[in-house]
Amino acid sequence: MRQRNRSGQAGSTEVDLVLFGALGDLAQRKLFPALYHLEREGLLDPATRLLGLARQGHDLDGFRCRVEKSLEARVKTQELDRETLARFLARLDFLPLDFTCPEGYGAIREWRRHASRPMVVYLSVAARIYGDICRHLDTSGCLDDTSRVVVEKPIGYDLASSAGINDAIAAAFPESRVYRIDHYLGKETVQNLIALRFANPLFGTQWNQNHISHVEITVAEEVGIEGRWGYFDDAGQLRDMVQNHLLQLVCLIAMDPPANLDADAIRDEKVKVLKALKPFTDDMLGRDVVRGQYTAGSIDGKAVPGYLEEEGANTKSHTESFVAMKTGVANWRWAGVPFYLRTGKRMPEKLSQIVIHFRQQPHYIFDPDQRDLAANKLVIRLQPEEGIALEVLTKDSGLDKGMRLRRGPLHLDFNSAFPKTRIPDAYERLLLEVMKGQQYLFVRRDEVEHAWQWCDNLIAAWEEHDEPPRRYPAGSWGPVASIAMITQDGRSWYEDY
Ligand SMILES: NC(=O)C1=CN([C@@H]2O[C@H](COP(=O)(O)OP(=O)(O)OC[C@H]3O[C@@H](n4cnc5c(N)ncnc54)[C@H](OP(=O)(O)O)[C@@H]3O)[C@@H](O)[C@H]2O)C=CC1
Ligand SMILES: O=C1O[C@H](COP(=O)(O)O)[C@@H](O)[C@H](O)[C@H]1O
Repeated sequence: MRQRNRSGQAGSTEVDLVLFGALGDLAQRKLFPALYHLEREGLLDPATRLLGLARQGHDLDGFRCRVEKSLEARVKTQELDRETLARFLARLDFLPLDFTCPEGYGAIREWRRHASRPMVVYLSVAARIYGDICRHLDTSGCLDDTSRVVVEKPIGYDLASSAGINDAIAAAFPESRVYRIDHYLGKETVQNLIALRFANPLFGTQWNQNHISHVEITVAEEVGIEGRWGYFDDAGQLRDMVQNHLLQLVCLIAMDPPANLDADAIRDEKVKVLKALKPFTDDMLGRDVVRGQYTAGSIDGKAVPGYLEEEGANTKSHTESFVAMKTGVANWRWAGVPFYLRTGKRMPEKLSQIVIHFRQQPHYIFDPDQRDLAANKLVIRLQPEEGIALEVLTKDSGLDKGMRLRRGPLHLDFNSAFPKTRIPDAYERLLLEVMKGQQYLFVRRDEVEHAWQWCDNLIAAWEEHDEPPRRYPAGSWGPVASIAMITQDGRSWYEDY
């Protein structure tokens, strides 16, 4: 995990960060605010420089002014102090460039002329031009053996396109210097899964099919497609959310303990999980996988349009905005343990959580009416509030209650337990790690490709059957069939929100 950069210090953040697409949505909405927060926390090396690249012809003052306005709009007023802002803006440089034209790249080389610190190239642009950019950086002599590249999701549309993009990146950067972002890996509680599982002997010994009956992962979004019809209708929820974020969560829940915290030790274990994911067969389609698409409805009392009425919609689209599935990991640790996953847009609230359902005691001695209650659950909440709760059974208090059981949480709410600790945005952590040259929170090529392979298999089966998605009203928890999918196993989605 620890690497040395050219400035000689392990984990130093002294880099030149070169941001392609610096005026785009991601850069303005997420990356500059994250970098500002790193500045404010004193985590940026004083010598670190930031170069913004974009097609539009801003001069440096115009660019700084644009970034300042974005920060004023995105950073909470109490966190935006003028001194930090001035220090941050002073780090920024700007060059206008058409990324697909090799001629302009000499200007980047010039900008770097006397710099000895590593260059981190962040590609905040569509993946279809990653190849051009990497090639032009290489042929124009901008790269050396310390240069790193950060790439955004989605990496491709399927295994074949993803392999093409990865090949183009690999022609300029070795895998050890490629940082593939999955922003879920930057979320505090997601990283906490590693601490929770591997630092607590209590869980370490129980984390297998002998003690866990099933696992649930819900990633519900209140938002719809947010004006991104062009992208989303080609992708759908499986490619947009399952191929990356949900499968990464499955990996962190299901992987075996890595030998150490080195990036490759962790990623080797994640790949084993992806390889062991159960493939879907035709007979599972109706039973174990449900695709849905939202119709008009209301959320928080506000009317919202259906998917087919969104701006720019093709009213015949069968693209799914919701997926629920029952899958599993075919190995000794997880044999017979279903993993129920569901994710959708326009659900009643934003909620991302993992629920580990432990098995019941082998011999039950309490009130037979309470038998269903008698199992522990570990609820790991990623958002909106981050926290971990272990549901335990205790005796109901009161003289008249006998040995009746009561279910209650041993609850760790990060905001109230550690009130002074600001929970950083995922991009803050990811940017910090890439500047330090640490890869453990980034996705390796084989992870991306195994995840695509598994999704491609499901998509091919869907395409063959060509069934329209089931409708669900915006503001609901998805199609009724997604509830039937889990109740057919005598279980239900965890609803104690
Ligand atoms: N926005 C988000 O929340 C998320 C984005 N991503 C990924 O991040 C990446 C960036 O997304 P996003 O910021 O939304 O995209 P945008 O389209 O908003 O930004 C991309 C920027 O790159 C510029 N650009 C494109 N082609 C060229 C070119 N040939 N020369 C110079 N500039 C060019 C665009 O300029 P112009 O406008 O002039 O074309 C635009 O400013 C994508 O890979 C996306 O999939 C991933 C997760 C979330
Ligand atoms: O990558 C993506 O993630 C967001 C959801 O991210 P979150 O951190 O808000 O949970 C999703 O809305 C978007 O469609 C997808 O591309």
